[in-house]
Amino acid sequence: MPHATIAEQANQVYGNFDTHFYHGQDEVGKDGVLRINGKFRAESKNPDFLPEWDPRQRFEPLTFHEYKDPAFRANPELPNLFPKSAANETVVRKITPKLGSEITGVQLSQLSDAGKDELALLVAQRGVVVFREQDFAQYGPKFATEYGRHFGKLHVHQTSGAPKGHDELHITFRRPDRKEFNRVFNDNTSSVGFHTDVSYELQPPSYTFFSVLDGPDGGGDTLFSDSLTAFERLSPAFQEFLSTLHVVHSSKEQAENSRVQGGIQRRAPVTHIHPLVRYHPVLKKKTLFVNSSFSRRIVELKKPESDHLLQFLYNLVNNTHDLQLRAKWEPGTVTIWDNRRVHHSALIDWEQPILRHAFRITPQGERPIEDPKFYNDPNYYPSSLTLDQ
Ligand SMILES: O=C(O)CCC(=O)C(=O)O
Ligand SMILES: [Fe+2]
Repeated sequence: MPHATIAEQANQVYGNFDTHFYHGQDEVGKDGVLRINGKFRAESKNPDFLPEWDPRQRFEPLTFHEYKDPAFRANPELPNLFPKSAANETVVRKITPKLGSEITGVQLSQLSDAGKDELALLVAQRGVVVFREQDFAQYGPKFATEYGRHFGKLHVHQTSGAPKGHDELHITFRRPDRKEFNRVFNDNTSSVGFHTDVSYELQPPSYTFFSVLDGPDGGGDTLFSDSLTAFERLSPAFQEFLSTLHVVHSSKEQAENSRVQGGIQRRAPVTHIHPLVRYHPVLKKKTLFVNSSFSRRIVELKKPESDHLLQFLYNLVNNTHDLQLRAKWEPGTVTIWDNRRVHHSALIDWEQPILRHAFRITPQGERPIEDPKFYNDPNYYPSSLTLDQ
């Protein structure tokens, strides 16, 4: 009979499987910095992207800033992203009719600023775009962060490890070790944990870049679900009711999950209140902005009502296959998603000790709003809360 350790219990409350520093398995350097254990570091083909955790790092709370969405600058014909001269080499394929495109023949690293603006528009329109045969990672972490800055002010994660000197990169490093698999399945039947990234922040990410550097052959796919179509599936009366509601999102459980495994806390945990139905300023449509990893409570409802309604919405987004796609990774794949529109989940479906190493670039977007009149409004109500209030 398996017993959940304290760390596993913390994982379950949070319902998501980040990679953390693991006390007793990883290493503490003479400089006090926490690193992946040397045996696994040696197996990495991408040492520039290895994470480390510096327990002395402390970042100030994130504050409001105006978001300039690059999609608003884009030429809707996308001539810089898909130049006519390259038409024969470029293949664009829909993954599902409404969600996701897969593209070969466009080299992201070579895009002009106008091309990047068009990329943002395409990602908003398709929700998820999978780019094959990219040379992006070869340019290293500095290039990746500078590239990401075009799309917004980069987010620094409260607990995750980052390559030295590149705090804004978010690294996933699943060790080539059976313990990595056991950690997930010892007291669980599934690795699926749908979420939108860091929805607890005042300004959660917009266009999010993810690139798998090393991974299993045919596995470790990423699942995506479209919360825009999810909202459109609901009846008008129910849509109207949901549009009156707000949700508390919290980073406390994720922080606790890091702490119990011996990891770090770079910024104080936060809670923020966001509208349950979010207005997407580029698409001028509404999405369901609620997720099973970070949403905690519907402000306007009593707890049993809130629990019941949240479960219904999680089930809709997490388990409705005709809202979803499965992105497969190949060497050189870069996937970009609109974190305001889609939810995603990692999948841990390999059992052999195989390394999976990825990096994420996470530009912050606008503060979520239910009505366009609040767009970039610093005084938008309801106000945010901090945990100590
Ligand atoms: O590992 C994956 O496939 C996704 C990880 C994830 O959720 C993230 O980095 O935001
Ligand atoms: Fe994520």
